[in-house]
Amino acid sequence: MSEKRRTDHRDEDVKHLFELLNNNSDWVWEVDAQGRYTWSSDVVTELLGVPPEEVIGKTPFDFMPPGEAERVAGAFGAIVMEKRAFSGLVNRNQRADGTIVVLETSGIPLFDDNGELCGYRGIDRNISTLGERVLQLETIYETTPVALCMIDRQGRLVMSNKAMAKLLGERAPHGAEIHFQSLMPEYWHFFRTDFELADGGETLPSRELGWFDRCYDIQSVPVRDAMDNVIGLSVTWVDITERRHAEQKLASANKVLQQYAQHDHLTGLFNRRYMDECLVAEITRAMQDDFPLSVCLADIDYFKNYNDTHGHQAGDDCLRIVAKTLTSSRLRSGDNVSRYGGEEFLIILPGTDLVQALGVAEVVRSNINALALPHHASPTGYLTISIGVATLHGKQISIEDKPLHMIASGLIHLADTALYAAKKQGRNQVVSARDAYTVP
Ligand SMILES: Nc1nc2c(ncn2[C@@H]2O[C@H](COP(=O)(O)OP(=O)(O)OP(=O)(O)O)[C@@H](O)[C@H]2O)c(=O)[nH]1
Repeated sequence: MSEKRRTDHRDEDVKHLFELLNNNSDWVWEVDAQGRYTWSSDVVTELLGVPPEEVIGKTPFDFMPPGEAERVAGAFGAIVMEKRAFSGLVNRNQRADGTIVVLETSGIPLFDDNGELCGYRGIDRNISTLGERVLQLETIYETTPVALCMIDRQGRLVMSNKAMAKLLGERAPHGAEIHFQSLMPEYWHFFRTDFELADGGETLPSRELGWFDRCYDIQSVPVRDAMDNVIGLSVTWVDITERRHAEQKLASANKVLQQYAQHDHLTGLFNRRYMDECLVAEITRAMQDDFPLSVCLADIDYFKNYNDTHGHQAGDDCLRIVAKTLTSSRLRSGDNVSRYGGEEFLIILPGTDLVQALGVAEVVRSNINALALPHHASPTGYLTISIGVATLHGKQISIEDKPLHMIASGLIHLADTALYAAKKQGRNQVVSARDAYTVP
């Protein structure tokens, strides 16, 4: 081949090479050891909106928004330190018209004759379409009001959003390396367990934890690498402090409501509704355990006259005094006293037979007498009560015989009949139902 033909061929190759470099989608460049562009293909005009000559002498970071420049400079600095090739370094750049272009950068190190690093040669590819999507997702991640973070297997906080930064506050200063072992030593075992569960392919449970004065519902999701290994946990933190406070308030409001629903406001004793439920429960127990169960129905004598003579307010006070006397009349802990009606009181005595119940009723009656509360409209001149007593023997009935509430009302009816007899026979006395309650 003649010299001229060889020169023509070389010129053809160079022309071809330049066409290749300048007419494709990738920007080819070279930088020196300080990261300054020393050569740029024409594609830069398309990517950054500036001609190649405007790039020469500048660094890649000159085309990035401030925060991004620092981030990428940090990543690139580490690569330069190791003098290694790199690929897939995603970075955001600001074009001459102000718009953002997302580039993916790859490069190989260049060495001089002495083996010293003298620069890098590489390519930038426009991945804005994918990058925009990444940016959108990043924005959503960053600005969602739910606190999100990623923890690696060593317990390091490797990613977090704004809400998470707020949650951690001064306990995890921005930029410092955060270890969950030291940040939340009492909960690190939760995350360790989550890693173990994720490794075993199991679903991770949600957990509730209290940290300082807040309460969080947290849920971890495994983050995997391309080989499907679990490399981290993506953790969602939902602040449920207000919900817990509301639940506590609701629980105490319910307690107050229950107190109202079960108690008589005047005397503080249990009310009739509660006592009816209680009686059914005690009958069930008496039947199961084969114990006797007695009830005493006590009624203040001539109470209408008392009200008429001493006044309604004094009548109320009198009811309170009687209630206090009943509850302090050496009753056992399982016994229950209630205000069953206007001036009527019911005492339920579980595990108590008729003889024992008559004894209790007599103590109650004499304690009321001992008060010596003046009652000017009573023949005795002081306050007295009459009591009817009825007893149920667990053995005598079975649940098939009658519904429980009918057994209960039957027992009350029997005590009421005995009370009526006590009134008839002159008041201020205890009378038992003639026979213990038996199923008809
Ligand atoms: N002060 C007051 N009186 C009440 C209350 N509840 C019911 N009473 C009164 O209790 C009285 C009960 O009267 P009666 O059922 O006729 O019975 P009594 O006068 O006690 O006569 P005996 O039971 O036959 O001795 C009525 O006057 C009711 O108004 C209350 O909460 N406060």
